[in-house]
Amino acid sequence: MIKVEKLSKSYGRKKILSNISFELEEGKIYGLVGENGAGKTTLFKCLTGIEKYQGDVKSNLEKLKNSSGFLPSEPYFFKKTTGREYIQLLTNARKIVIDNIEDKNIFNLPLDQYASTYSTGMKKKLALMAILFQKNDFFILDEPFNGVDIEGNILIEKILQKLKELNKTVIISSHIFTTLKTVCDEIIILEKGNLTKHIKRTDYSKLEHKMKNFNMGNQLEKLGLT
Ligand SMILES: Nc1ncnc2c1ncn2[C@@H]1O[C@H](COP(=O)(O)OP(=O)(O)OP(=O)(O)O)[C@@H](O)[C@H]1O
Repeated sequence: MIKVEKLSKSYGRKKILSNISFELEEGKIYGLVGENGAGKTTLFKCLTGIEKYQGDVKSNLEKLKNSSGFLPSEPYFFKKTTGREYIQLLTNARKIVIDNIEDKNIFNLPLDQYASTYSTGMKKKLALMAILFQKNDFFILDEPFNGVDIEGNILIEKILQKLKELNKTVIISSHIFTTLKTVCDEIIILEKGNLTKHIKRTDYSKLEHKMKNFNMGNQLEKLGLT
């Protein structure tokens, strides 16, 4: 269980997250949605301890930091680190030895190529594979489906289902509602740094209806597209 209590975060004078509280249970997949700039990535960086924050993140996991795997929306790799070395770096940090990486290379990545020269989707696949090899209990995935090819996305969906069966806790941010709908047990909505709703699967259709019927106003006319 991960318990977030009154978490707030500011950058300078700008308040990004205001007094956010929620709980994440084991064996569940949570979706985090919100418009661009709502604070999803900032919240993830607070959960992983990359950013300082006010409030508390409590957990029954022995050491949250050492049991969490964070997939950033744009994973960064040092210039001269191969895919293989990156995996070794992350697994060594957890004292895990991976034999026969080739056999476990589920996305068929060129492991001896510098990861910094991978394509966007390949970078995401490598970063995901590495946190899976780490055998984390808590997965924080920032837009895991973006930039990944169709087969990759199907495989990621299957991986998520398996993580759920293995009683792991997963939180995913995504702008792709159709995918969230199939994958997530609950959807958390972040609006301008405030947590507005926690929506259960049974209410997804209402949420979808609301999203489809949003009032676009005269945006197209503003562009001269009349
Ligand atoms: N290092 C930073 N310094 C100052 N402001 C920042 C910093 N990082 C993020 N912000 C601001 O915090 C707000 C939330 O950004 P964040 O990246 O968390 O949004 P998001 O919900 O993940 O957006 P998106 O859907 O576009 O990925 C934005 O206004 C952004 O400009």
